[in-house]
Amino acid sequence: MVKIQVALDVIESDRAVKIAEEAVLGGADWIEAGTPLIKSAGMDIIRRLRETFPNNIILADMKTMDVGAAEVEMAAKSGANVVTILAAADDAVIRDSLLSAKKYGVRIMVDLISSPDPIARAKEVEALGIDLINVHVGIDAQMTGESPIEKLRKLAAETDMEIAVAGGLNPETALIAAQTGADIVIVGSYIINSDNVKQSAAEIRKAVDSSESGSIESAESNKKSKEEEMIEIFRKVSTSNISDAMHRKGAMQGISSKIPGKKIVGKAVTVRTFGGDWAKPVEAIDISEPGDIVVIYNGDRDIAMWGGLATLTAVNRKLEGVVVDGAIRDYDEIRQSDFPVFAANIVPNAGDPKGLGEINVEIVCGNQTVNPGDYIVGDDSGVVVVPKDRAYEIARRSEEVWKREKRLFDEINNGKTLAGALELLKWETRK
Ligand SMILES: O=C(CO)[C@H](O)[C@H](O)COP(=O)(O)O
Repeated sequence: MVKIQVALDVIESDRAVKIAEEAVLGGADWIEAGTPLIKSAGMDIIRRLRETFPNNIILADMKTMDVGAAEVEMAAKSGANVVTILAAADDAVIRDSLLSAKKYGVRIMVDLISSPDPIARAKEVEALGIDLINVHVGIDAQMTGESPIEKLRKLAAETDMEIAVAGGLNPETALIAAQTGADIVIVGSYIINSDNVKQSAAEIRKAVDSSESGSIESAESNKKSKEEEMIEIFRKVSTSNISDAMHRKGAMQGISSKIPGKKIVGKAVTVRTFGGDWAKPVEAIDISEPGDIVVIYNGDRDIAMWGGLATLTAVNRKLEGVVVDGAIRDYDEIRQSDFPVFAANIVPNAGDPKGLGEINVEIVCGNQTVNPGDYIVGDDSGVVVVPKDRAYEIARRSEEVWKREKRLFDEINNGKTLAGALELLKWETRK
């Protein structure tokens, strides 16, 4: 039977143990003390997991690169059954780790993370005596869309080693992994950041257990394109999540939703104009595609360059919304239209259609640079700009923020405080 390993990639020990308890109830077999957890809590967390889960396999994700024997001894003596060594480590490290593993009765799992030639390296470590290998795409690499499945497929055809697989797996990809030859399916984020850890672990269990029915093709044919996946994520997460994922960058200043409750997600058609000149903004509507967002810098927040007639045209052209670094007017008509308008100000007086300015050039809007085609997301907290070349990665990272917050909501609903759940006092900056 394919094993499920829950990867405890959190830094707070109490949360880790609680999550592990729920995951085991949902069907997880192996428990991984994730690398961040080990760095935060040391071997004490291995001892604690050993005591709490006397009958489960405990894996210490040491990701050892050097001095393997000592690190294996440390983890083994604390109660681990399996210790990870990086495939990038020297052969000498792997050989010595194996000797230490034999001495202390544990197994070594070699982690192929970031290996330039994972198949060749897997064969080399197999020749050194390794019998447990992890085909792994790390968390940051996952955010750019990398998946471990293709590497798994190639490796499964070439080795007799027991194969673990990790890299952003969810029920759909866990099923594909199990069908493709994985013996151990490692799942972190999907389980540990869920607001119902037990249920998420059970979903993985169900998917993996169903791997003998259903074809790989049918599972793979459900896969969405990157663009579809990204839009779906942006519609789900908030601008606050996206801003967190961008390390607080990307949020426009001084611009807010004028139609509360409306969310927009789309590509920017940019306009730069001056002093209430509304010709270019209105012309931009005509060249936009349905679903686009017209993003305008006007440079004068007291003369309106967008009103009821422009709004009606935008509605008819099926635009997603408009973002105005400047003023709007005809607010009653705009409200009636229900069209999402984000702006800096509302005033009665308009400028003239002189035709000064440009469409689809780099602009600065709400103090943020916006290029044509950048992704714009707006909601009641404001507007964020996501550069198009990093849009998929930012979407994936913001989904992780969203999931983590869902889990925290669950913990607070169950009696924790925010400071308590995050062990804030312990983690305050010390200089
Ligand atoms: O070792 C890890 C990161 O280096 C993770 O534990 C592993 O990738 C599983 O987590 P996820 O499912 O979130 O990818």
